[in-house]
Amino acid sequence: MLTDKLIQDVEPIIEEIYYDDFIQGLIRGDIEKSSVIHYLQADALYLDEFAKIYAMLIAKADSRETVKYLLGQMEFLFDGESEAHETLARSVDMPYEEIIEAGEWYPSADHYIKHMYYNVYAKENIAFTFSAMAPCPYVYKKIAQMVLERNTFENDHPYRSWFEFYNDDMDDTVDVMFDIINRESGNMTQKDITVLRKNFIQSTEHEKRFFNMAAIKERWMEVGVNA
Ligand SMILES: Cc1ncc(CN)c(N)n1
Repeated sequence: MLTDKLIQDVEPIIEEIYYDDFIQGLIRGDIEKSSVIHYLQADALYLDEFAKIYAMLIAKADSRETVKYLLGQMEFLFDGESEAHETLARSVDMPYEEIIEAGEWYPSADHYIKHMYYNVYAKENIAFTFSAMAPCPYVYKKIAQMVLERNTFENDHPYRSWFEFYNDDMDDTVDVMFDIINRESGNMTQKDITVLRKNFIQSTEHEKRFFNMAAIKERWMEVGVNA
């Protein structure tokens, strides 16, 4: 199956994400508050846009089942994932709404979402966009699983429930995306299959950059637009 290859392709990147500063800071529980805030500001914007990409895929879906899946995922993003964000907001002792008010499209998050939009606009088959979107649930599931297998957390660890959320709640999202990628790739040329593989690898690298963006509090260079 193609998705077995995709999983193999990105294994080294996922191992790097595990050892990068953001995830290690969450594991130790001593990540800088400003990094958590930076992450939440970027991620709130990212998830809203991710939901809109699901909406755009509805028009391209070729079965009711896929439409229902896409609608369910939009609802999950708006309701379910806010639980994970609330855990992070609690850890920095600030109301979530106040944190995200100052959100901006920082460079790495900006690049990542545009990678997905390119596939929506340039490619008719939804498998192209799904190959760019699938690392979103896949990487979080995989990282959460690795973290919980390799570490023991006290009950009052501030980020334990963040890892538990992504360990428990990502399977359905990943499975359906993988099913569609496998099914559609069965009728594709080798050249298009290579595009699917590259999309998946690139989005996994975007996930790494997104966490790193928060760790270093990445910003655009300031230029005077009002001068
Ligand atoms: C950037 C990013 N990637 C993935 C996820 C998990 N849905 C997330 N919340 N944010």
